[in-house]
Amino acid sequence: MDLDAITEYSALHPKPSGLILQYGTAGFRTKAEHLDHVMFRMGLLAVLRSKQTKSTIGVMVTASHNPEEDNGVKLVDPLGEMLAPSWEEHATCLANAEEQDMPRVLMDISVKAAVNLQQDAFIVIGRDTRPTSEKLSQSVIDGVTVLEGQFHDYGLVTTPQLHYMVYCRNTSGQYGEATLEGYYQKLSKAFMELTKQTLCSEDEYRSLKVDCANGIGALKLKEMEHYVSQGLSVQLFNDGTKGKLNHLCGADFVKSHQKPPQGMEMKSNEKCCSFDGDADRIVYHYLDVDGHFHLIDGDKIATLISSFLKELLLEIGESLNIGVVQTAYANGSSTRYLEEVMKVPVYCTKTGVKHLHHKAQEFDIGVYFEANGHGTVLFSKAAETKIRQLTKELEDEKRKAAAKMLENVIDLFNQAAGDAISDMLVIEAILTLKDLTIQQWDALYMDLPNRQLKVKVADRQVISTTDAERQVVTPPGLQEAINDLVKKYKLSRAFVRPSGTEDVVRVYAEADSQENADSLARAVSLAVFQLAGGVGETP
Ligand SMILES: CC(=O)N[C@H]1[C@@H](OP(=O)(O)O)O[C@H](CO)[C@@H](O)[C@@H]1O
Ligand SMILES: [Mg+2]
Repeated sequence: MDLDAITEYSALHPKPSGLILQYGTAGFRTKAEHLDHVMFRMGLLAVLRSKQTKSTIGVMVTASHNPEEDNGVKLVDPLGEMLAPSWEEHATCLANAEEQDMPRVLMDISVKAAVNLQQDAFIVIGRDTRPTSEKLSQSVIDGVTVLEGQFHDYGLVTTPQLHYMVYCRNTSGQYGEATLEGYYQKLSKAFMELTKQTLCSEDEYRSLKVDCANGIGALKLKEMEHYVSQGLSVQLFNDGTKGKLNHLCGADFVKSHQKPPQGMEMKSNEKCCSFDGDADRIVYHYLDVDGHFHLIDGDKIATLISSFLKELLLEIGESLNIGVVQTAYANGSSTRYLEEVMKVPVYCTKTGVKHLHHKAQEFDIGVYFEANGHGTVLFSKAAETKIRQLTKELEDEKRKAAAKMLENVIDLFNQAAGDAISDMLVIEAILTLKDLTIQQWDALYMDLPNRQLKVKVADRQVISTTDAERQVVTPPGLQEAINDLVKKYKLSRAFVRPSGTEDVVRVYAEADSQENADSLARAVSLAVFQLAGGVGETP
């Protein structure tokens, strides 16, 4: 390691002294102007991680659904998954080291993690459409270069596309070809195969309106459109040509405000969906004939997908196990429906896809979705091999066709990360195959009315939780207060946790009516404010 060169280059990306940032739920995220040093240092860290794992590592520059002024960065581990927790700590230490200490901290990490510095390193880089992303990704490249790492800059890509590239490169192309063309080819081939029988029928032409949050999803969907145009006609809105990124549109806005995005023409009963700013989340929605807005979130997506997979498994007669993984934010009705009606086991993990992804890996088929629409389906190696084998061996035509469908579903899902484009194609294929309208899908179960609020406190870390974040441990008295409030309402549930991406405490409540859910959420917010050091206006 050439410490002099590192010191010299680091001075070109100086850390504002005293600034402390945390590698949170989804990497570093804050105002873009505070991130130059973090980007340079994540370039350095990615090289160490690449040397240590002897694999290609990804660096994605994005702040997903955050406002346009923000930016962020996260590292992608060898199989396209989120960075390992011990390296999140290294990332936090390196990002927060004062300028003069940085080279030493870097050395310490390489010693602690037993990095062989002689090993080659290869980094792939991607970025979203934020005005600051190009310059910041250049700072990542500076970090990679000063440690003599090799790199490939994919430029503008969605977050899941970068995860896909990392996965492809570390499996010698077995997962797919590590190019955008390879990604489009793989997904569109699986989609067209899945839906080809239905195209011959007199099915109405399948069309979908997509709110792209004025983000990268618009560019990439435009590139992909012609590959699938025979099976699906998409109409893009909020494509970034006029509106501001994530402003009053996109999956996060639609989910948290429970209302339609601006900038999208919605006629009654038309099937619509929204991506988030880096296209790793998707939610569906429509207006009914009375003009009421209906949201179909990640929970209902997980339900549609798992019921489809369960039917296919039944048809091929294989006893592969399916598990559904959710977080505490999953609507109570969805959990009940999955467990009681569909009879599939449901598990709850902490918020953040890395936790869900990890749990989903325990099953032959692990379906995971956050309520906000971030998720995918993982197939174990054994399950995948079995299914591919059955497509060749089965003689019964019906069973063979079901196995072929499953095989295409495996290829259509992005196994590295939740992916709005891939999930959209899976959902469209299922709706077509099952001849379901968006209203019929929505009618699977009724969501319990719910409300999410945010509370400002002096230090959100005073709140600690257990039981997959459903119970508060500290500060003392807060859980008891929540319990007392919950008892006052029917079908009610509430929990609070510190956000990993914003400086707030999140409050979630559900109850038998919207009025009650709102009132419970307000009462719990007040308890947080009073018992956990609220600042500013009383909720
Ligand atoms: C309630 C909620 O939607 N929380 C989101 C949000 O995390 P917080 O830790 O709640 O800020 O951003 C994460 C990253 O995108 C996402 O994984 C998670 O689901
Ligand atoms: Mg996102």
